[in-house]
Amino acid sequence: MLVLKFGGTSMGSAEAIKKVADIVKEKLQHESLFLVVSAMSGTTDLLLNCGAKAAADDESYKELLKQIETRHLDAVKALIPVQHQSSVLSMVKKYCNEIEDICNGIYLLSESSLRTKDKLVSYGELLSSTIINAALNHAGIVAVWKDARELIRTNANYGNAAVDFAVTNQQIKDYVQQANAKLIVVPGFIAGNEEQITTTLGRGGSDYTAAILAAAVDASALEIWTDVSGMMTADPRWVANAKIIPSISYQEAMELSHFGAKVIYPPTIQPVLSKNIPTWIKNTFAANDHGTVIEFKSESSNIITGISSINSLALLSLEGSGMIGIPGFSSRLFAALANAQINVILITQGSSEHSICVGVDAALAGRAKEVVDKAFEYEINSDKVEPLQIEEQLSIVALVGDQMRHHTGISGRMFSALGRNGINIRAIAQGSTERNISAVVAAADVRKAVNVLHEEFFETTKKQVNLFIVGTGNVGKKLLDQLKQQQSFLEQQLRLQVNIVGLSNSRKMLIDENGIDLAKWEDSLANAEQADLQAFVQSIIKRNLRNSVFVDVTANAAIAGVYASLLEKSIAVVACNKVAASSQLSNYKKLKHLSSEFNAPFLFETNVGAGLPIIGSLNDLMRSGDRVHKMEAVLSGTLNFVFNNYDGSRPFAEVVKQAQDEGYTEPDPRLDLSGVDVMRKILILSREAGVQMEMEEISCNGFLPDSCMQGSVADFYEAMKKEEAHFKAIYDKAHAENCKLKFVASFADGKAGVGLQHIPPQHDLYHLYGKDNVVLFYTDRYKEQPMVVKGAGAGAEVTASGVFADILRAAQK
Ligand SMILES: NC(=O)C1=CN([C@@H]2O[C@H](COP(=O)(O)OP(=O)(O)OC[C@H]3O[C@@H](n4cnc5c(N)ncnc54)[C@H](O)[C@@H]3O)[C@@H](O)[C@H]2O)C=CC1
Ligand SMILES: N[C@@H](CC=O)C(=O)O
Repeated sequence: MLVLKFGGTSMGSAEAIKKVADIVKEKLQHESLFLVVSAMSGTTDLLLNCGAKAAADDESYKELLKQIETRHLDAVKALIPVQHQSSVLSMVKKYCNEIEDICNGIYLLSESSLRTKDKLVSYGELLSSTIINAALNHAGIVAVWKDARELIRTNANYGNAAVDFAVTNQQIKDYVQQANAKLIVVPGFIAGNEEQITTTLGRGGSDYTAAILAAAVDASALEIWTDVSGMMTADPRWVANAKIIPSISYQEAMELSHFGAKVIYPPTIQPVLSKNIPTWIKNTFAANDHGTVIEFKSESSNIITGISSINSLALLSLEGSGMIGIPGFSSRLFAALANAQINVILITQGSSEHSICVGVDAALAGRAKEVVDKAFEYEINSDKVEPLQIEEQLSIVALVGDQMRHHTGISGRMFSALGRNGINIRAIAQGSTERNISAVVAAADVRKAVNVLHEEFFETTKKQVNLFIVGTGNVGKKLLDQLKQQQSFLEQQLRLQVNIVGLSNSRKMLIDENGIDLAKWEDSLANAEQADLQAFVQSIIKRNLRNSVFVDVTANAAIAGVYASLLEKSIAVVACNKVAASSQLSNYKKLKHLSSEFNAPFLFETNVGAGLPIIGSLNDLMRSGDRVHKMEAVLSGTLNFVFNNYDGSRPFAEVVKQAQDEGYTEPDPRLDLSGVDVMRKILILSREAGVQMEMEEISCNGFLPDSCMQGSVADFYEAMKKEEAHFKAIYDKAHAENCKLKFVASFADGKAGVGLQHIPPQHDLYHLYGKDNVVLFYTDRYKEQPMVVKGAGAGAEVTASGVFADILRAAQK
């Protein structure tokens, strides 16, 4: 015999019920069946709501009654031709009248006991099973209906009654033998006590009904039909890449369903486990999908079977010196909680015995404090124990898998993956079966934690990186082009799924967790909401997505001002904006410190030499123990371009404009021409070389007349035109000495300076063309011949590719 159970969604409409009938018909060809059904979806809640309203003297319960009646009558009308409807319609009406009588009674008495509620909700399954029984018979499938209250015997614990298996098993066997039917339809969830009073098996109890029947008749299998194609590796509403688990052990299924996987009602497992009956989770709406089979031993070789979570947790901590070495404290704590009907979800105790910590449903935390403080009143008053401490807004995230016990390092991987993503672990518990490792985390982090762990254990082939990019100018546009071009390469070759979740410029901002389509980002951004930096940042923090990277492609100080708030949330920062790294030393150090404390990369390779590997090379030297004595460099692409192209044959201002048009200058080119941009760069290099330096300590031998630094950028160009003779004289002087003009940055003996120099042909810096940059590092190891990094040092394309490389570094942390 096979037992099939169909849940509320499978019974939710006439359409769905027709699918159920098809499945039943197919199964009947092979075996006789028990068919257990839940109430039509939403009906149990409606019934409870009716009762609650009636008890609260709210007459609107009558409207809800009408809704219940209408949906069941409609189902009958849709399933059965009019000439055959009368008997089932009158049955439905009879049940609905009884529901009304009960509710009227509740209304008159203004109260409803658990026993009354059980009676009231039982009509959900009575109605649905009556309707499907009639529909099957009408479709030529001979079915007999049997009241579960006559099969399943429980105690009188209304609302969640305990099954008397001895009586129940006998009643079921006797009935099956006597009925000798191919198909028996049974309402799920409901049962009867010794006095034939209706009881219920707890919410979700229809699964349990089916499991009890299956165990009693030694069924060949139990099939639980629902609206998903099996148990999943994680909640699919949270984890887009969650997968169906094809095979799982009873123990794993129990752990997962206890930990919130709602596919199966936890008590269901015990009866089928005791008889080793394979239990399938199948999808009514995709009947050919494989589903999940729950068996004695899983067929899977995965170490982790699933990741689950429990929300609304409170941690209760009992602490005190009086607890050490004295037996009985824990048992008194648990007794106090048990007597108050407070279920303990998680327990941890350090070997110091100084404290014990338990997790309970947050809704019961207040009550728990009352009863525990009362139980330890004497110890609290004599300062041996502190009053119970409660911490709320917590959740549990758990790894589940039978195979964990055979593998070392799983908890290490779990905790370091959470740590890398800035998720703080408040408490840990692992049973000696090693089937479950649970970590308590902030409720705000639980979704991220589930995703991080899913990625760590199930998506080893693909990692998702979530980017928030600010700045869509010269460099930003190129970066978006490059990301678009490389998206599929990254996915296929690096197994990296780059998701651009946020995009902003000074006018607009756009956030889309599913990823902004890079083929049309310009239109999407143009039609998005008005930019608001604080709202953008808060949205990044609130979303708390794993592997988040904030990318600053602006030159704006306000944007640089938000890095700290992101780093301290473990969000990586990649910047080509130089403002932060060249700000006050205290701020630079703070950002570096936050980056290391919160394990969030802060990368700014493009701050010096655009896409050239200058900062990275310097970092490598320093990390390997080298020391920098001297640096000599040309670090302005703009100035190198200008002095390489200016010879007086066309105005200096025109050459500067060309540099700007070709994308080498800062958004404000005066920063380049004044030498400030180069000062920033040598400052950053000095700091990265381990020197504590401020911008004010750098000397600058500039060449720009003060008149050029007044007013706007347009005024600057006008002023340069007027100063043409000044620029020509500078050029002529160098030319007369057979020298080239180079704006040189140098660092030696802990001091740095920048300025225009005449460079003779034999000098290392002489052969530097176009917009190129060069840095010569003289170190302990590179004494006579410096380490040289040279190449294009400005331009949107190369800068974007440097930012891109930093993003990949941040993603692969
Ligand atoms: N061009 C180059 O060769 C190199 C540039 N960089 C750096 O790249 C950065 C960007 O340069 P470009 O793209 O040329 O500048 P740009 O002026 O073309 O673009 C700047 C972008 O930042 C946005 N923005 C400015 N303030 C904002 C705010 N408060 N909120 C949101 N968005 C804001 C603007 O709307 C614009 O989209 C600069 O910091 C520059 O120093 C670094 C290395 C080389
Ligand atoms: N404006 C800068 C660009 C890179 O930082 C330059 O000209 O070098």
